Amino acid sequence: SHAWGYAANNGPDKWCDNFPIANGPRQSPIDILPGAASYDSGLKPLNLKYDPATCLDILNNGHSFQVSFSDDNDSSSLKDGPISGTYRLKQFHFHWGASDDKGSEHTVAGTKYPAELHLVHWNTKYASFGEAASQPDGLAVVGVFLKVNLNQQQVAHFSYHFQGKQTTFPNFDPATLLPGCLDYWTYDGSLTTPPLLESVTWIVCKEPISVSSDQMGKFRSLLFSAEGESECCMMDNYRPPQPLKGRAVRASFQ
Ligand SMILES: NS(=O)(=O)c1ccc(S(=O)(=O)NCc2cccs2)s1
Ligand SMILES: [Zn+2]
Repeated sequence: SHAWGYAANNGPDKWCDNFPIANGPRQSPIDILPGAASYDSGLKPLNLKYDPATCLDILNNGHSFQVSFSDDNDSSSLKDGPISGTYRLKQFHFHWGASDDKGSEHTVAGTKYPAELHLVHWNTKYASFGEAASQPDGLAVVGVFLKVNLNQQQVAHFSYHFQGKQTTFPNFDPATLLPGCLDYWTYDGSLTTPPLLESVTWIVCKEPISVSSDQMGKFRSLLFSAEGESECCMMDNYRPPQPLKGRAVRASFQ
Protein backbone atom coordinates (compact mmCIF):
# COMPACT_ATOMS: atom_id res chain seq x y z
CA SER A 1 0.00 0.00 0.00
CA HIS A 2 1.42 3.42 -0.87
CA ALA A 3 2.56 5.31 2.18
CA TRP A 4 0.24 7.91 3.66
CA GLY A 5 0.67 11.53 2.67
CA TYR A 6 -1.32 14.64 1.88
CA ALA A 7 -2.08 14.10 -1.80
CA ALA A 8 -5.53 13.23 -3.22
CA ASN A 9 -4.64 9.52 -3.44
CA ASN A 10 -3.07 9.12 0.05
CA GLY A 11 -4.26 12.13 2.05
CA PRO A 12 -6.39 12.62 5.19
CA ASP A 13 -9.60 11.33 3.56
CA LYS A 14 -7.85 8.02 2.77
CA TRP A 15 -6.07 7.46 6.11
CA CYS A 16 -9.03 5.51 7.56
CA ASP A 17 -8.34 2.73 5.01
CA ASN A 18 -5.15 1.73 6.86
CA PHE A 19 -5.81 3.49 10.19
CA PRO A 20 -9.48 2.99 11.16
CA ILE A 21 -8.92 5.03 14.35
CA ALA A 22 -9.10 8.01 11.98
CA ASN A 23 -12.86 7.93 12.71
CA GLY A 24 -12.35 7.44 16.46
CA PRO A 25 -13.89 9.37 19.37
CA ARG A 26 -10.92 11.64 20.19
CA GLN A 27 -9.30 12.64 16.90
CA SER A 28 -7.25 15.80 16.25
CA PRO A 29 -7.07 18.54 15.18
CA ILE A 30 -10.33 20.33 16.04
CA ASP A 31 -11.88 23.74 15.42
CA ILE A 32 -11.57 25.58 18.73
CA LEU A 33 -14.60 27.76 19.55
CA PRO A 34 -13.40 30.21 22.23
CA GLY A 35 -17.00 30.98 23.22
CA ALA A 36 -17.69 27.31 23.90
CA ALA A 37 -14.47 26.64 25.85
CA SER A 38 -14.96 26.57 29.61
CA TYR A 39 -12.52 28.49 31.81
CA ASP A 40 -11.02 26.09 34.37
CA SER A 41 -9.37 27.88 37.32
CA GLY A 42 -7.81 24.54 38.28
CA LEU A 43 -5.57 24.64 35.21
CA LYS A 44 -1.99 25.61 36.11
CA PRO A 45 0.33 27.77 34.04
CA LEU A 46 2.52 25.78 31.62
CA ASN A 47 5.91 24.99 33.12
CA LEU A 48 8.21 24.53 30.11
CA LYS A 49 11.94 24.03 30.65
CA TYR A 50 14.11 23.51 27.55
CA ASP A 51 17.88 22.98 27.43
CA PRO A 52 19.41 23.80 24.01
CA ALA A 53 22.16 21.25 24.70
CA THR A 54 19.55 18.48 24.25
CA CYS A 55 18.91 19.51 20.63
CA LEU A 56 20.16 16.73 18.34
CA ASP A 57 19.29 16.98 14.67
CA ILE A 58 16.88 18.11 11.99
CA LEU A 59 15.23 15.54 9.73
CA ASN A 60 13.00 15.82 6.70
CA ASN A 61 10.80 12.75 7.25
CA GLY A 62 8.87 13.17 4.03
CA HIS A 63 5.80 14.81 5.57
CA SER A 64 7.35 17.56 7.70
CA PHE A 65 10.74 18.39 9.05
CA GLN A 66 11.37 17.63 12.68
CA VAL A 67 13.99 18.71 15.18
CA SER A 68 14.73 15.90 17.65
CA PHE A 69 15.95 16.13 21.23
CA SER A 70 17.79 13.71 23.49
CA ASP A 71 15.25 12.53 26.04
CA ASP A 72 17.30 10.41 28.43
CA ASN A 73 16.75 12.95 31.25
CA ASP A 74 14.28 15.71 32.24
CA SER A 75 16.39 18.68 31.12
CA SER A 76 13.90 19.54 28.36
CA SER A 77 10.45 18.90 29.77
CA LEU A 78 6.91 20.09 30.39
CA LYS A 79 5.17 20.04 33.78
CA ASP A 80 1.98 21.51 35.29
CA GLY A 81 -0.55 23.00 32.83
CA PRO A 82 -3.33 20.42 32.45
CA ILE A 83 -1.02 17.46 33.03
CA SER A 84 0.36 15.70 36.10
CA GLY A 85 3.92 14.45 36.26
CA THR A 86 6.75 15.23 33.87
CA TYR A 87 6.65 14.94 30.09
CA ARG A 88 9.96 15.03 28.17
CA LEU A 89 10.41 16.89 24.87
CA LYS A 90 11.00 14.43 22.05
CA GLN A 91 10.75 16.58 18.92
CA PHE A 92 9.12 19.56 17.33
CA HIS A 93 7.84 20.01 13.79
CA PHE A 94 5.53 22.23 11.78
CA HIS A 95 2.51 22.03 9.46
CA TRP A 96 1.96 24.71 6.82
CA GLY A 97 0.03 25.65 3.69
CA ALA A 98 0.80 26.48 0.07
CA SER A 99 -0.34 30.05 0.81
CA ASP A 100 -0.76 32.18 3.93
CA ASP A 101 -4.55 31.62 4.10
CA LYS A 102 -4.20 28.02 5.30
CA GLY A 103 -1.72 25.64 6.92
CA SER A 104 -2.60 25.27 10.61
CA GLU A 105 -4.23 22.07 11.84
CA HIS A 106 -6.23 23.52 14.72
CA THR A 107 -8.44 26.43 13.72
CA VAL A 108 -9.98 29.11 15.95
CA ALA A 109 -13.65 29.73 15.17
CA GLY A 110 -12.86 28.64 11.62
CA THR A 111 -9.75 30.83 11.27
CA LYS A 112 -6.78 29.04 9.70
CA TYR A 113 -3.26 30.28 10.44
CA PRO A 114 -0.46 29.94 7.85
CA ALA A 115 1.34 27.35 9.98
CA GLU A 116 1.35 25.54 13.32
CA LEU A 117 4.26 24.35 15.48
CA HIS A 118 3.96 21.13 17.50
CA LEU A 119 6.25 20.44 20.47
CA VAL A 120 5.84 16.72 21.24
CA HIS A 121 6.41 15.51 24.83
CA TRP A 122 5.99 12.03 26.41
CA ASN A 123 4.95 11.01 29.93
CA THR A 124 7.91 9.74 31.95
CA LYS A 125 5.63 7.41 33.91
CA TYR A 126 6.15 5.16 30.86
CA ALA A 127 9.47 3.58 29.93
CA SER A 128 9.83 5.16 26.48
CA PHE A 129 8.26 7.43 23.89
CA GLY A 130 6.94 4.45 21.91
CA GLU A 131 5.31 2.95 25.01
CA ALA A 132 3.83 6.33 26.00
CA ALA A 133 2.45 6.92 22.49
CA SER A 134 0.07 3.97 22.96
CA GLN A 135 -1.35 5.23 26.30
CA PRO A 136 -4.32 7.61 26.73
CA ASP A 137 -2.21 9.96 28.89
CA GLY A 138 1.07 9.19 27.14
CA LEU A 139 1.75 12.34 25.11
CA ALA A 140 1.33 16.10 25.52
CA VAL A 141 1.71 18.27 22.43
CA VAL A 142 2.01 22.05 22.72
CA GLY A 143 0.62 23.72 19.61
CA VAL A 144 1.67 27.25 18.64
CA PHE A 145 0.10 29.13 15.72
CA LEU A 146 2.36 31.02 13.31
CA LYS A 147 1.29 34.24 11.63
CA VAL A 148 3.20 36.12 8.95
CA ASN A 149 4.64 39.52 9.81
CA LEU A 150 6.40 41.16 6.87
CA ASN A 151 10.16 41.60 7.52
CA GLN A 152 9.93 39.74 10.83
CA GLN A 153 13.25 38.09 11.72
CA GLN A 154 13.67 34.44 10.77
CA VAL A 155 12.42 31.67 13.07
CA ALA A 156 15.60 29.76 12.27
CA HIS A 157 17.67 29.14 9.20
CA PHE A 158 16.24 25.83 8.01
CA SER A 159 17.54 25.39 4.49
CA TYR A 160 15.67 23.04 2.20
CA HIS A 161 16.23 19.29 2.59
CA PHE A 162 15.21 16.27 0.59
CA GLN A 163 13.16 13.55 2.27
CA GLY A 164 15.44 11.45 4.41
CA LYS A 165 17.97 14.25 4.75
CA GLN A 166 19.21 14.60 8.31
CA THR A 167 21.75 17.09 9.59
CA THR A 168 23.01 18.02 12.99
CA PHE A 169 21.21 21.00 14.50
CA PRO A 170 23.15 21.86 17.64
CA ASN A 171 22.05 24.18 20.42
CA PHE A 172 18.74 25.31 19.03
CA ASP A 173 16.59 26.71 21.86
CA PRO A 174 12.92 25.80 21.29
CA ALA A 175 11.94 28.41 23.89
CA THR A 176 12.55 30.99 21.14
CA LEU A 177 9.48 29.51 19.39
CA LEU A 178 7.10 30.18 22.30
CA PRO A 179 4.75 33.19 22.43
CA GLY A 180 5.10 35.74 25.23
CA CYS A 181 1.73 34.77 26.71
CA LEU A 182 1.23 31.08 27.47
CA ASP A 183 -2.58 31.16 27.86
CA TYR A 184 -3.92 27.93 26.31
CA TRP A 185 -6.86 25.75 25.41
CA THR A 186 -6.64 22.04 26.28
CA TYR A 187 -8.57 18.92 25.24
CA ASP A 188 -8.04 15.18 24.85
CA GLY A 189 -7.06 14.22 21.31
CA SER A 190 -4.77 12.27 19.03
CA LEU A 191 -1.74 12.42 16.78
CA THR A 192 -2.76 14.35 13.66
CA THR A 193 -0.85 11.99 11.36
CA PRO A 194 -0.89 8.21 11.11
CA PRO A 195 -0.85 6.18 13.34
CA LEU A 196 -3.39 8.76 14.70
CA LEU A 197 -3.03 7.29 18.20
CA GLU A 198 -5.50 8.71 20.75
CA SER A 199 -2.80 9.42 23.33
CA VAL A 200 -2.40 13.20 23.19
CA THR A 201 -3.31 15.85 25.73
CA TRP A 202 -3.44 18.87 23.42
CA ILE A 203 -2.29 22.25 24.75
CA VAL A 204 -2.93 24.94 22.11
CA CYS A 205 -1.56 28.42 22.84
CA LYS A 206 -3.97 31.29 22.25
CA GLU A 207 -1.22 33.73 21.13
CA PRO A 208 0.52 33.09 17.79
CA ILE A 209 4.20 33.77 17.10
CA SER A 210 5.29 35.81 14.08
CA VAL A 211 7.51 34.64 11.24
CA SER A 212 8.75 36.41 8.14
CA SER A 213 7.15 35.77 4.78
CA ASP A 214 10.46 34.48 3.48
CA GLN A 215 10.60 32.02 6.36
CA MET A 216 7.28 30.69 5.04
CA GLY A 217 8.86 30.57 1.61
CA LYS A 218 11.66 28.42 3.03
CA PHE A 219 9.13 25.98 4.50
CA ARG A 220 7.49 25.71 1.10
CA SER A 221 10.84 25.01 -0.56
CA LEU A 222 11.20 21.80 1.46
CA LEU A 223 10.53 18.67 -0.51
CA PHE A 224 8.20 15.73 0.05
CA SER A 225 10.29 13.95 -2.57
CA ALA A 226 13.60 12.18 -2.06
CA GLU A 227 16.81 13.01 -3.87
CA GLY A 228 16.61 12.01 -7.53
CA GLU A 229 12.78 11.83 -7.50
CA SER A 230 10.79 14.44 -9.41
CA GLU A 231 10.65 17.41 -7.04
CA CYS A 232 7.43 17.78 -5.06
CA CYS A 233 7.37 20.78 -2.73
CA MET A 234 6.28 20.11 0.84
CA MET A 235 3.19 22.18 1.60
CA ASP A 236 -0.41 21.72 2.73
CA ASN A 237 0.85 19.05 5.14
CA TYR A 238 -2.08 19.62 7.53
CA ARG A 239 -5.06 17.48 8.56
CA PRO A 240 -8.39 19.36 8.63
CA PRO A 241 -10.42 19.66 11.86
CA GLN A 242 -12.15 16.49 13.07
CA PRO A 243 -15.52 16.00 14.86
CA LEU A 244 -15.47 17.05 18.53
CA LYS A 245 -17.76 14.11 19.48
CA GLY A 246 -18.83 15.67 22.76
CA ARG A 247 -15.37 16.51 24.09
CA ALA A 248 -14.89 19.47 26.43
CA VAL A 249 -12.36 22.14 25.53
CA ARG A 250 -11.05 23.98 28.59
CA ALA A 251 -9.38 27.39 28.71
CA SER A 252 -6.61 28.39 31.12
CA PHE A 253 -7.72 32.03 30.84
CA GLN A 254 -10.91 34.06 31.14
N1 LIG B 1 1.18 16.23 14.44
S1 LIG B 1 1.37 15.52 15.86
O1 LIG B 1 2.10 16.39 16.77
O2 LIG B 1 0.09 15.08 16.32
C1 LIG B 1 2.36 14.14 15.65
C2 LIG B 1 2.28 13.21 14.68
C3 LIG B 1 3.26 12.19 14.81
C4 LIG B 1 4.07 12.37 15.87
S2 LIG B 1 5.37 11.37 16.41
O3 LIG B 1 6.60 11.95 16.01
O4 LIG B 1 5.22 11.32 17.80
N2 LIG B 1 5.34 9.92 15.78
C5 LIG B 1 4.15 9.17 15.97
C6 LIG B 1 4.42 7.74 16.21
C7 LIG B 1 4.92 6.84 15.32
C8 LIG B 1 4.98 5.55 15.86
C9 LIG B 1 4.54 5.44 17.15
S3 LIG B 1 4.06 6.96 17.67
S4 LIG B 1 3.64 13.74 16.69
ZN1 LIG C 1 2.12 17.91 14.16
